[in-house]
Amino acid sequence: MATAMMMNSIKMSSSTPSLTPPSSSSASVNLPVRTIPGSYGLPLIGPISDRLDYFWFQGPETFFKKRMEEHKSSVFRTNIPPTFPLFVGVNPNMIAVLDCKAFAHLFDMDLVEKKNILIGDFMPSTSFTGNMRVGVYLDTTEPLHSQVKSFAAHILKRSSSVWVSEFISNLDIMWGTIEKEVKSNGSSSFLFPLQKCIFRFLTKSLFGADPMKSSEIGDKGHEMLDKWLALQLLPTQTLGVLPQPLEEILFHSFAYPFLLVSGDYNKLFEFVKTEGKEVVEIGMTEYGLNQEETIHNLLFILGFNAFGGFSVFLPSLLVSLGGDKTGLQEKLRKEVKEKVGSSSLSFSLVKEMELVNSFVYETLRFIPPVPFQYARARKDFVLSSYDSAFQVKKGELLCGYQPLVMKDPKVFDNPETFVADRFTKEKGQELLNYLYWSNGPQTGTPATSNKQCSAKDIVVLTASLLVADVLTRYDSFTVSSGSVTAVEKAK
Ligand code: HEM
Repeated sequence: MATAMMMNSIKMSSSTPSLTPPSSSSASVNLPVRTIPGSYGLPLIGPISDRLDYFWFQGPETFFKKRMEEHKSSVFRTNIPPTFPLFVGVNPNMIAVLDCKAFAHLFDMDLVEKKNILIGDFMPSTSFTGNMRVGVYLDTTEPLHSQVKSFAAHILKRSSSVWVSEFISNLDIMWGTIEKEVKSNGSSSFLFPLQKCIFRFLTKSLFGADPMKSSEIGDKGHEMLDKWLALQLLPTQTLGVLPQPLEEILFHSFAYPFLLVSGDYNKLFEFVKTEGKEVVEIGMTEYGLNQEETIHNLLFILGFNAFGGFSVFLPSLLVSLGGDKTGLQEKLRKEVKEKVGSSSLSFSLVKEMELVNSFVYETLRFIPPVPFQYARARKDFVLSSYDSAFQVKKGELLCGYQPLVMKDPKVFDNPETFVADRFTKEKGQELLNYLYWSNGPQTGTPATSNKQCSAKDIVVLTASLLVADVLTRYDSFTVSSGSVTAVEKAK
């Protein structure tokens, strides 16, 4: 449904908005300080009623939109599941922040902390990560965060010499599989071949570990990570795979135990320990991590951050490219062919493709791969939106919902429309200050002092590379309902 809406609205436009820079520090001067609207309702009843609206009666997007309209405010109090009865000790009370200016407070590490709140107040059991809190759950004030984040930057830099070639050679395999299936069945659901490609290229480039050294890991590694991810995320996700109330009862009422995936996780652990030993050694000797910390952090970066992120983002990109009926594909292909000429694809070449990069940025804006970001007030502070300021108390949890924040009409012109060239030219460059998919502005720099995604730039380049690869490979490429339905090889 969302995909169909997106594809219907893909169009080209040269219009750009006038901007009011959202910065948490330009905060409250001269703005009236209001009480934050909304309430958490009666104990137990309020959280349950919000939970049912969120998962069942409304769904996340309508849930937030309705409350924003009702309170006439993009900042308000609400409950966000998981909650009662079996999530004892999880506090669903949060302050939703739904515009670019209010959301920017989530990046200000003087005002907020990020301890254990990757997916809200609910934190999956640490048994999923070797009984330890891996980097993404650590606040910037915890010394281990710096060690892990610097290590992540190191492995990314180290992988840069093979990243492109590994990606392209795994894409070759993936497209081979898809082409065969389209020929024999008329269509090919590309998610699993794409995930296999992502898993294999990431393990090789990030860890130097060849997944084909173990036929089980090479063939099934992506499925192992899928299950490990699903068990951690289930209590927070709207799936729509079972009719209600079954989904509520079976998926949102209790946390599933690690035991169900421990066998697979241990195999992945042993694989990284053996095949990625050079990288493991770097973590231990250069970043002061012990062997267990190094491997569990590597597995989290691989499985949750990188594989999880790409598995959500790259399909959106292919759907929006292959579903286009506006002539955008031809415009993108023209740019790609002009820039590539007879050269091989490289990051330096895709950096020059202004429209391709803009298309990638717009996909990140239109369907942010990680919809939620959370942050807890480190101290009392005043949070400002455009026309009001709000007193936030130390310890309160802020919940930013990117799909609405990235449609902020004060920043993005025609926010509900997919505008492929939105991020081109000077105005487009300015808009990158408001593109937040990486938990920071696209113009920001990931550092040990913040919680911005370490791979902020390489994710965009990799996505642009995928677009350029498809467009040089095929003269026509069609996706419908999540499957590739036609490909015409480039002449
Ligand atoms: C499309 C792919 C990706 C997406 C959508 C994505 C998104 C994100 C987001 C939203 C966060 C912030 C989470 C939070 O604290 O709220 C994050 C953090 C992080 N990401 Fe990515 N990411 C992607 C790929 C990668 C890759 C390839 C790496 C490989 C190194 C990576 C490494 C990290 C690390 C280490 C952090 C934690 C930063 C910190 O603790 O300071 N990510 N990512």
